[in-house]
Amino acid sequence: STPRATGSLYAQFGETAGLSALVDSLLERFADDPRIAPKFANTNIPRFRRLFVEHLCVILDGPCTYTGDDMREVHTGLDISEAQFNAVVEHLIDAMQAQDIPQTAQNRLIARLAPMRKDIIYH
Ligand code: HEM
Repeated sequence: STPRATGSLYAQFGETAGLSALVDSLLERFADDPRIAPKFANTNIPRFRRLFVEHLCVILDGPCTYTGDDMREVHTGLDISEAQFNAVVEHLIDAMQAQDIPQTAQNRLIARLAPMRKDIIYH
């Protein structure tokens, strides 16, 4: 479905189909980025893809259930720097831009992800 500037936040991201396309675009950007790709060397990518879509869906108030682990647990020991966190956010913005997600909807997602920073960076 095509993202539109009206409807719920989840609808503005094109619902599950839109989120799946967004995450595919994000994964391509990660694979091409030497700051990010090595972190995913031992990751089951189809599983990550499914869980990341679920997680975004919940954050966007969509009708989904997140079945993965909590953010702090998942990222513990991955040694993720602030620069790597920022790089991921930039790739997300580029991916949303490429999918024509309305700007206000983009801003709302970023605002909801920002507080997770402390659970993801180094620990
Ligand atoms: C707000 C930012 C982020 C969010 C919302 C997020 C979300 C997620 C989610 C939902 C999963 C799957 C959870 C699970 O396996 O149970 C995951 C896994 C993962 N994330 Fe993140 N993440 C973020 C930032 C980052 C950053 C900056 C990096 C590294 C540069 C990163 C690296 C990873 C890796 C490597 C995995 C897979 C771990 C494994 O294979 O078990 N994440 N993330």
